[in-house]
Amino acid sequence: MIVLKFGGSSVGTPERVLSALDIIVAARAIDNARAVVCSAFGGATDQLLQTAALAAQGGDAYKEELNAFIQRHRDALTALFPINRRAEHEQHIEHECADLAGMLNGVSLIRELSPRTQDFIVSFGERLSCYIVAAALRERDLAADFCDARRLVRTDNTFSNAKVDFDQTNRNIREYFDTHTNLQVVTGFIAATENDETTTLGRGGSDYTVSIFGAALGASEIQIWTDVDGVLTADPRKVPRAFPVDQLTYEEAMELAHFGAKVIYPPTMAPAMDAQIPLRIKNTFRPEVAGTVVGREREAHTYHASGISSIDKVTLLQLSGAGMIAAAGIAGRLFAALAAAKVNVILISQGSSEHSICVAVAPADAEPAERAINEAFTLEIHRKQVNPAQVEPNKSVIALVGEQMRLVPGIAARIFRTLAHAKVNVVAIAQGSSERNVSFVVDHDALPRALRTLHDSFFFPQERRVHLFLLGHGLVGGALAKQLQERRKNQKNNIHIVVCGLANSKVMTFSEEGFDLEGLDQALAASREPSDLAGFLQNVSDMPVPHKILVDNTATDATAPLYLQALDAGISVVTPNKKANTRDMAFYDQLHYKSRRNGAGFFYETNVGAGLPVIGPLRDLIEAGDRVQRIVGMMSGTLSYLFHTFNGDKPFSALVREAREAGYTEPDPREDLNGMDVARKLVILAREAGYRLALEDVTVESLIPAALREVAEVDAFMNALPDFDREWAQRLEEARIEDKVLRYIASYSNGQARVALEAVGADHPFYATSGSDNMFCFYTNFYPNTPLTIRGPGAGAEVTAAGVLGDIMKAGRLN
Ligand SMILES: NC(=O)C1=CN([C@@H]2O[C@H](COP(=O)(O)OP(=O)(O)OC[C@H]3O[C@@H](n4cnc5c(N)ncnc54)[C@H](O)[C@@H]3O)[C@@H](O)[C@H]2O)C=CC1
Ligand SMILES: N[C@@H](CC=O)C(=O)O
Repeated sequence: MIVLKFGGSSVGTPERVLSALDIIVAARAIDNARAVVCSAFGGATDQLLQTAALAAQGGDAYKEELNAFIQRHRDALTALFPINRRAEHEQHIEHECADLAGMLNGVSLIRELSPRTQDFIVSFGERLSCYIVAAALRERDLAADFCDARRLVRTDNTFSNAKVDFDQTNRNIREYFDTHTNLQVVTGFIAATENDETTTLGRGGSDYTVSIFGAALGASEIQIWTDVDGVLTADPRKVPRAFPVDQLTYEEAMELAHFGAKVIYPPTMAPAMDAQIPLRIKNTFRPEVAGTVVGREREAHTYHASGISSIDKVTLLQLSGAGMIAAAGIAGRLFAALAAAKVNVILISQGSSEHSICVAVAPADAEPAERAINEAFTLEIHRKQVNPAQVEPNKSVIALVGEQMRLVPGIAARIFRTLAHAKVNVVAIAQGSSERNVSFVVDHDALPRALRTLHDSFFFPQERRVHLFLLGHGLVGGALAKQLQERRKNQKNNIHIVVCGLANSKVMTFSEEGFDLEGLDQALAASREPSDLAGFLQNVSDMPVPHKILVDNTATDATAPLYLQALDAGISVVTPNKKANTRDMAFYDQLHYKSRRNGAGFFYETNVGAGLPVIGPLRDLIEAGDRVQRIVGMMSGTLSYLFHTFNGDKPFSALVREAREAGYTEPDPREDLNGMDVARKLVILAREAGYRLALEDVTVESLIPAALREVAEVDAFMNALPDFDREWAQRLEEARIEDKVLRYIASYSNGQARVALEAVGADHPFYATSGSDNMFCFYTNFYPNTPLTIRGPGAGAEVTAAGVLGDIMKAGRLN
């Protein structure tokens, strides 16, 4: 036998009442339901309270609200009953409402609303809703009676929050149900004193009623039907990935409820808990979902935690001072003072040094709490033995709750490691020895990020969600977008990539849930938000998602300062853009220091050799104790392509166009032709090898004809380039005469750095290379004679994007 309860949201409209009726009919047939407790129609209690408050001001202003209340119940009759069977119910409603109107008239005349009168007025909400539900069940041929709980639930006369007389109430309920075998539709929330004065049961009143009836009748289950799928792992408004928990113990449910999970109000569980009756929370609008069962025990589940809840805003108060150490009675005086000021303490934390005690209170209690503490310790403060109460507003409390956290080592470590990675500062910590609840205080601003990170860590431990913010959507950016789509189809590891931000030089756009990877181009095209680097980073910082990576696929130098800010905020940076790494040494040092200090990744493998692994192997060598003596390389895909293909068949200028079309060149191909792109790569490699080389230290041979160096526009430059084809043909011929080929070579040794075009013969290692090949030779202590050599295609959007994706994976695993 079971008992059920439908809250206001489940009987908010006639359509919802119909869904509830279906559930009740099935529960009667299948589970032998004996009692159904209903709340007032959604919002009706508030409407009555408002009406009563208006009436107490005198005059007729309350009548509009009253009429709306009455009309709502008339409308329900119209929707639920055929016209020929409505009259009896209409009469009942009109009769009840006449009583209500009379009472409100009295309040208006005497302009006084006592708690007792208020309880009587709000009782009409449940009295009318339950009457209608019972009649509608009979309309479906189910033998159901309206049951006014005031006949059975006896309380004291603490109006609006009455205390139940369980002996009398249980006796009444059992006797009544012995003689009433029909299904009883019981008014929630309302009760009566022994003198038949109407009372109400306070917050969560209808849950309390069903718990009382379930316990009195010895039900096998108490079902609470509401508008959510059960108790969720977290508040879904703050954690979109929250999902319903199958089972909770009473204690877990209470811990979660205390910290904000509003589905059950703990005191209402007491009768069910005492009688050890399981409570099942179900969704009226999705009855097929199993819901959450709250009981004495629960089966072990795969997660260590059962839920995460939080209190949005609290204020911390700290009492500290050397005079507190080893002084007995300090805590007693502190809490006595707070109790006397009627301050409810939400969380307490004291370190074993006894130097300070910290309490969290509701913001409204902060001022009285501060005053109470300072008054209680006036003398000690005067003698400078303790400091005046230190108040820290704008904090939030988070609680991770779970029966299975008990006796499991590493839970606290995981919590705080996760928070550290998300750059969440923990201000205070409290854990009771039950180990069922670890609570801690964070800055209010960090709350959404902290909740989501923790939720992912404890409820999606097998998966890492990495949030990307993509700056630049050109050749490399576009190829990366396609590779992200492909990767999702063939995903092999546990890193789940979510793209939350996108920008090119014109517009930017953001999505907290993540863009559809197939629709990145369209998302950007649809955006009207002008692009702006500072605004982009602000959005990245503000978005409350964990594991963020800024990916810079632009070629601009203007993004470099952003890296510093991102790394400071614990956001990893991945980039093929060489500009930041080739700024002055002081900037370079800061960049790398911030990455190390903040544990945020800075990955730039594609700065050199595009998708080829060059920086990684070089770093491994150095970490193994090797020392680079000399670097020689062909480091430009563009220049390799030009000189590998330039054989006299096509003019040099046509090959430059081909390299550009193949996506080998920089957005401005003059960056390749003037040698600066190669110079940057050499600087990056030398710095990686531990040498403090600046861009200005590199001797650079530019391949741009002197006459074209002042040309402003790329197109004008490209159009003028054919004028110099004859000079290039001549240079090629000169090399050929000596049986040599042209190669653009970078070299570094003994502090000397040079990039230049050279003619090399058949004995040179770069003689027989081809296509866009890059070749890097590292002469080191471990490889003194035959250099460690890395060779392969060194440019192209596809290979570069693949390298960027590889770096994203590394950053994703890291943070
Ligand atoms: N193409 C290749 O083979 C390789 C390229 N790289 C590097 O990859 C980077 C990207 O190259 P491409 O894709 O070829 O360039 P691209 O010119 O095709 O794309 C650059 C993108 O950045 C955007 N952008 C420019 N300034 C911006 C700003 N201030 N804010 C937001 N967006 C901005 C542009 O609108 C465009 O979407 C460059 O740094 C390049 O050196 C590195 C290795 C190889
Ligand atoms: N333009 C560059 C691209 C890679 O950095 C090149 O040609 O190598």
